[in-house]
Amino acid sequence: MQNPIQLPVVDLSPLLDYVPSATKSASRIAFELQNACMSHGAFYVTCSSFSRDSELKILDSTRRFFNLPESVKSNISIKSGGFTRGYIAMGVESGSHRVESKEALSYGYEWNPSDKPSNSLQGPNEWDNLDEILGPEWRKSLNEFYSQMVFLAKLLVKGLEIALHLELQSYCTGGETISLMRLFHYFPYSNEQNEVEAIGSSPHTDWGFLTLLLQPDNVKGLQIFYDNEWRDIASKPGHIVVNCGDYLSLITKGSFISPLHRVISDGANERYSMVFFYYPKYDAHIPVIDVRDPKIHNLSIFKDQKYDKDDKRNEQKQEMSSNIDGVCFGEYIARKWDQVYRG
Ligand SMILES: O=C(O)CCC(=O)C(=O)O
Ligand SMILES: [Fe+2]
Repeated sequence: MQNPIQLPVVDLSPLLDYVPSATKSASRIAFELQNACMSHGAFYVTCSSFSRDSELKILDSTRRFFNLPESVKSNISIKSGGFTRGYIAMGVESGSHRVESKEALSYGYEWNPSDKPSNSLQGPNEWDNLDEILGPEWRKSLNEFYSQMVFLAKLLVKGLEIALHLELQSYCTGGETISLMRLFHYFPYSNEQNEVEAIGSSPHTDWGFLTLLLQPDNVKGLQIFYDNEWRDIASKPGHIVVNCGDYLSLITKGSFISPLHRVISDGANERYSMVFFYYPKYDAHIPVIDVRDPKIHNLSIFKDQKYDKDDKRNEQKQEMSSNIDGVCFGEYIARKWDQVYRG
């Protein structure tokens, strides 16, 4: 392994029965969370509400989906970059000029098809006839996992509220209806003979509020850029990796770090991960801070991720950031998806 980083570990369990007269242990957890957000922007969490069994269950469901023939998976291919639910085949998405060596299934809140969505990021998931092929329990396990991640994200927000003496719920209420779960299957690659460079996931920061990530199969790949070098984030059974997103970094004026990270291949093994992107609510206002501020300057939310290497990048970046004023998070993110969609 490449010098795995020692990230803080926070046990969220004391927050489960938190009452406003703040128990000592809940306040201590809140303090640990705040420190972790400020020192690395990434940390591991455990919680008595989330077991190793839950992790293995979602790994099994993930593998079963990706093992299906391409013809079945492509029946539920995502239709566009904006409303991103469905299957994403190898090569269809990239956050840079590189080819990302992965396939993915993206889904979210189980929207009732008879309810009218109130914005462009809400709507039914793409399941097609997967219930028949994989059995109804399969979809149930995905939905259960989604609810578990929403629950933990809300618990984290509660912890951060205690720490910051700040009301954060108003940014998040309803965010679970536009948040996304993405199940990933990475293919090993080697760049020796590749004309276009391959990578698992291009270096980026996450756009939302918080990201919760599982890497249950113990294959290395996820790395964080820390102290000017790429460091592995080791897989730890029963632990969830959490990182702050750009939005959380913006509302804390950059004091919470939205860490740069990427996924690479060890050249031999396939890898699975389950990544929950917890977004603020659709109409959350994007705070505009000075875009030249080095603390927020490198956030992916302000970059055009199609052009991460050439000169055009700055031009594009300018264009994106000057377009923010008055634009709400959801509207902006719907546009951002078009930058990474190559279909
Ligand atoms: O799959 C992983 O471990 C991380 C993926 C990631 O960073 C992302 O999709 O934003
Ligand atoms: Fe990410």
